[in-house]
Amino acid sequence: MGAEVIKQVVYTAMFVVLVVTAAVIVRTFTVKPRTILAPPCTEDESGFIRADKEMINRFQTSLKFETISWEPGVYNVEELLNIQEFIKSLVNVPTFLAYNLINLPPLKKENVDCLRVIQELEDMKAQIKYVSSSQLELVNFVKSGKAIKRVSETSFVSSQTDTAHHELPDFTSDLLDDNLGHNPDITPDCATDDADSNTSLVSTMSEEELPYLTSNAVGPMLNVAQERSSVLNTVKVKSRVFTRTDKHLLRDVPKHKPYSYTSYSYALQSQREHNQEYLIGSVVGKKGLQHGHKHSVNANISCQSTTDIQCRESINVVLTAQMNKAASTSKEVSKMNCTGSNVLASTINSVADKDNYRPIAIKSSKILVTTLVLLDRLQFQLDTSSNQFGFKSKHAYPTVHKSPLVSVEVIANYSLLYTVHGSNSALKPYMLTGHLDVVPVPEDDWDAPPFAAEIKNGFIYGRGTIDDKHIVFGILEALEFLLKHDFKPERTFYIGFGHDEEVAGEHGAFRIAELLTSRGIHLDFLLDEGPGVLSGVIPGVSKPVGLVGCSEKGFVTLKLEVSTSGGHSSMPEKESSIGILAQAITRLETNPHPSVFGTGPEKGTFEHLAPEMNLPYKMVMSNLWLFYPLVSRVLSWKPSTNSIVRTTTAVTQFNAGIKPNIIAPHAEAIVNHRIHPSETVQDVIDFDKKVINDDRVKITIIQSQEPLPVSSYDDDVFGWQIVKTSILQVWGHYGTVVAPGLMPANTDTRHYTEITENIYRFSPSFMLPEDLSRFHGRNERISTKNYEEAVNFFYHVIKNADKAKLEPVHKHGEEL
Ligand SMILES: CCCCCCCC/C=C\CCCCCCCC(=O)N[C@@H](Cc1c[nH]c2ccccc12)C(=O)O
Repeated sequence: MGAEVIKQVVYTAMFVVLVVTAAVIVRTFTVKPRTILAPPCTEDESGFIRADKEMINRFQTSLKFETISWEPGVYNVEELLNIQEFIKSLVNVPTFLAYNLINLPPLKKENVDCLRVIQELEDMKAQIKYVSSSQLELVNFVKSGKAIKRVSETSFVSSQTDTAHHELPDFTSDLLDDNLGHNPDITPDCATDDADSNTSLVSTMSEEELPYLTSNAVGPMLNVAQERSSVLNTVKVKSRVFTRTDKHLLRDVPKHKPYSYTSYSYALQSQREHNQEYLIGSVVGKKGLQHGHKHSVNANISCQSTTDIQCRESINVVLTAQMNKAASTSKEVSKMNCTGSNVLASTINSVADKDNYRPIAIKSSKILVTTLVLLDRLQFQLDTSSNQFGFKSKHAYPTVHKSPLVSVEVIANYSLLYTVHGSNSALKPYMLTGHLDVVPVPEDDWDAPPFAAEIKNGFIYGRGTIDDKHIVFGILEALEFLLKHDFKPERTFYIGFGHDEEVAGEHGAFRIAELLTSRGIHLDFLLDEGPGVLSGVIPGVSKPVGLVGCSEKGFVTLKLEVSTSGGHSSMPEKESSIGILAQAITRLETNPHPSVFGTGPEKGTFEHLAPEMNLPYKMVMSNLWLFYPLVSRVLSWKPSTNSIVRTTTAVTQFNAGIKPNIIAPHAEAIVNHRIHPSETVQDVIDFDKKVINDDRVKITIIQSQEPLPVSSYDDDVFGWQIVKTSILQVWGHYGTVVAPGLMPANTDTRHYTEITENIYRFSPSFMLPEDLSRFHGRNERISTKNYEEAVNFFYHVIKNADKAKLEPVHKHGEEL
C-alpha cells in the first residue's frame, strides 16, 4: 500500500516535470522578438546631423558653465566650512558656483566663529567667479520699471574676479551702456588726460560679444532694450575718472579687497514699511594698470530710479553734485576719492543717510556674484533657487531664438520653457524636457578636469555630460538644424529645461508644469531623462538595450534620531545614542525590503528582452512563471539590477558626537528609500518600524513621493512608438532592442503627471556597466560620437512626432 502510494507520487511528479519541461521548451523557442518599426538611420540619409567641430565646441562651452545645485538646508559653521572646502577646490577652473547664503537677523559681532567663516568666505570670493542672481533682478527691475519686492532683507555682496583668464563680458555693462545718452544734461567732463592707455573704454557690447551670457538673463535683457528708455528716469554720467577701492563707502557689506575688473551696481532699498522699492544705480568700469600706476578707469555711471519720486529726485541731485565736483577737480580726483564706483556709492550713501533708505551694493564682475547675507545664528540657509546658467543658447542657436515659430519664457527666474508652435491645432502637443543644473564634484581625481570639457580618446569629460546637458543641447542642436532646413511643425511641442532638478525640481519643473496646467494644456506624451542605451548591463542580453523608463520609483527620505542623556565618557551607560542608532541602521541594511520583482514595469523589460537573450537566460526569462524566485535572486546581486526588484534602502548620512570624552547625547541618520511601484510610502515606513523594532529610535519623514504611474508601452501608444522608433533609427544598426523599464532614480517628471499619462524617460547615452557610476560620480563623460547620436535622436523624435500617427504596427511579444 505504502509502496503503491510512493509509486503514484513519483509518477505524478515525473509527469509534472515532463509537462513543465515541455512548456518551458515550447515557450523558450516560441517567444518572438518585438517588431522593429523603423529602418536604421544611415549616414547618407538626408537629415543626418553630423557633429562638426562647432557643434562639439558649443557643447564643450556649455560644460564650462556649470550651475551646481546644492541641497537646500540649514548648515552650521562646520558644514559650511566643508562646503567652502569644496568651493575652494573649484578655484582656477572656469566654473561658476551659483549659490546664496541666506540668513536673516544681523550678525552679532561677538560671534567669532561666524565672523571667521564669513571672513574666509570673503577671502575665497577673491578667487572665484560667481554667477549673480542679483544681475537678473537688476534686469528684471529695469524691464518692469517698477520695484522688485524682496521677501527678506538682504545685502548683496560682491565677488571679485581674477582677470587673468576666462574673460567674460559683464552683462550689466551692456545693459547700462545702452542707457547712456538718455539724459545728456548731466555729463560732467571728468579728467581725461591721465587715463592709462591700457585702459579700454567699456563700450556697449554687441550681441556677438556676449556669447556666454546666461540664457535666462539674456532673454529679458535683450527684450528690455526697447522698453527701458520709456520706463526709466535715467541719469547718465559718462566720465573718465580715477579709482581706488571703495570699501569705506559700502554700508551693510563686508569690506572688499582691491579688484581688477569690476562693475558695480548700487541699490537703495526703501525702509518705509509698505513701500519696499529699489533704486538702482550702476557703474561699470575697467581698471587700468596696477602696481604703482594711477588707477585709472573709464567709467560709465548710470542711475535708474524707482517709482519713489522722492528718492529718485534725491539721488539725481546728489549724483549731479558729486560728478560736477569730480569734474571741477579732475586733476585731484584720485586724492579726493572721486572714483567711478564710489561716486555712485557715496551718492547712494548720502541719499540713504538723509532719506532713510538702506543701501545695497552689488559689485559684479563680468558674470558674477554670490549673495551673502549675514545672520545672527551660527547657521546659514543655502538657497538653491538662485542659480544661473552660463550657456550661450541665444547666440549658439540663433535660428531657434529668432524663429517666429518659437517662443521662449523664463520660468521661476531660471528655468526655460520653449513653445514650438505647430500649424495643426487638432494634433495634441508633446513635450521634451531636460535640466540645466548639475551635481557638485566632491572628488578631484578625475582623468580630466570636471569643468574644462576636455576631449580625451574621443570622450568629452565634464560634469553634466550625461546628466543632463547632452539632452539640453541635443534638443537645441536638433531644433536649430530643423528650423534652418525650413521645418515647420504641424504638431505643437514644448521644451522645458528645469534649473533645479538635482534638488527635486520644486521651483523649475514644478512651475513649468503649473503654467502649462493653468493654460489648459494636456500633452500626448512627455520625454525626459532616463536609463539609456545599455550594453552589457542587463544579464543575458548581448545586444544593446534601449531601456525606456515607463515608471519611476517613489522615494522617502527618513530621519532616524536617538537621544540619550549623554554625560562624561568615563562613566558610560551600557548603550549610547550612537550604538542604538547604529544597531537600527544595521537592521535596516541586513533586512532589505522584499523582492517584488515582476509586479511593475520591470516585468515588461523581460517580456521584451527574453527573445533576445542567450539560451540559458532565454529559457529562464521566458518562463518567469516558474523561475521568478531564481531570477529575482540573481537580479539582487548587482546594485543596478537590484534597484528594479525592490524598494531599496540607502543610509546616506550619519551624524553624532561632539568630543572624544563626551557621550553623544544625540545621534541622527538619514535613510533614503527608492520605492518600487507596487509599494507605498506608508508600506515602507511600516516595514522599517517593524525591522528596527526599537521605540527609542524616532523616525520622521523628511521628504517623500509615491511611485509614479506606469505609462503604457503598448505598441499602439503614440508616445511609446515615437521614442522606440527614434531609438532604433539611431542605434538600430548596433542591433539595439528597445524595452520598457523602471527608472530607479527620480527625475523632474513627477511634476508633469497631471498633464499627461504618457511619460517616458530615456537619455540618449550609450552606457557600458562601468558607465553607470559616472552619474553623479567621477569621470562623467560622453563620446563625441554619442553626442552626435543624441542630437540625431532628438532630430528623429521631433520629425517622427510631427506625423499624425506612426505606421500601423504588427504586435508580437506576450506575457511571460
Ligand atoms: C534589468 C534592468 C536593469 C536596470 C538598470 C538600470 C540602469 C539605470 C541606468 C541609468 C540610471 C540613470 C540615473 C540617472 C539619474 C538622473 C536623475 C537624478 O539624478 N535624480 C536625482 C535627484 C532627484 C531628481 N528628482 C528628485 C526628487 C526627489 C529627490 C531627488 C531627486 C535622484 O534621483 O536622487
